Amino acid sequence: MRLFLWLDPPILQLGSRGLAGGARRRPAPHPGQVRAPASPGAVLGERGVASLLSPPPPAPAQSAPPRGAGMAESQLQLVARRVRSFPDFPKPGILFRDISPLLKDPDAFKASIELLADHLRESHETKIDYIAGLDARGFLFGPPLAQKLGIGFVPIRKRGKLPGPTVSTSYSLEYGQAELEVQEDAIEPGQKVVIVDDLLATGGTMSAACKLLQSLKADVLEGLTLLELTSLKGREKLAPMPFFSLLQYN
Ligand SMILES: O=P(O)(O)OC[C@H]1O[C@H](OP(=O)(O)OP(=O)(O)O)[C@H](O)[C@@H]1O
Ligand SMILES: Nc1ncnc2[nH]cnc12
Repeated sequence: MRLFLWLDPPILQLGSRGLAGGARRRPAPHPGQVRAPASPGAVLGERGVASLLSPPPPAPAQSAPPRGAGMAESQLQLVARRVRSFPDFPKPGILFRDISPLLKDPDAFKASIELLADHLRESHETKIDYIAGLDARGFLFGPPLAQKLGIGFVPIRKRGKLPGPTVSTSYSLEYGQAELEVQEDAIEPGQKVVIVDDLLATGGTMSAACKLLQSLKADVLEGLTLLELTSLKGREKLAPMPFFSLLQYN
């Protein structure tokens, strides 16, 4: 028996901005909204093992490479094609957005990091001191992003994983309850931090991380994710913290 997964391509929107609090940032180009081409998505195999049927990304052009907004748009397509969806995981009613194919594809993974780095370079005139990443999937994107920007990475972890003095806070998830911690000496008062995760759903995790860093008197410049589930209105919860996502899903 073959179970087809939902095919709902994201809204591709370059230069998507946070709702509020963006005054500290320079305006970024906004070439408008386009729909991603329908991707073939994925199927579940006989034993329930998922296999991605998306075709490989198109070979790069042999002539001059695309530039500017065009290049960013094709990078975004590369990323969008490598996100697949599983209904009813980890609980009935949840449509799980799976980034595993993106991590397996070096070009798409690289494109995601470059797009996030470009956004931060365009948006912040002041130096960012640290990228803070959220346990666990924020650890996949935070360190390469920090490396790309030539800055350090700070892990914000689930409870009980960090040694030494920590501060912690509990929060609600789309599918549960959890607690986040950061080491007390991770950030000096006034240091500028951007929080990175793979996905924004209800905004509970990102909002808890923001409060945690603010309790250390960090200057939290922005929250950043690859994916945003817009119907859950997470970014409203984050206001006035600016928020940016590469791909939005309803
Ligand atoms: O906006 P929210 O409703 O808070 O949901 C988003 C969070 O949920 C997922 O993490 P999860 O807690 O499932 O942990 P994981 O990264 O360890 O898989 C995701 O990676 C985000 O961190
Ligand atoms: N729908 C979803 N897909 C993937 N990760 C999530 N984290 C919270 N909600 C999620």
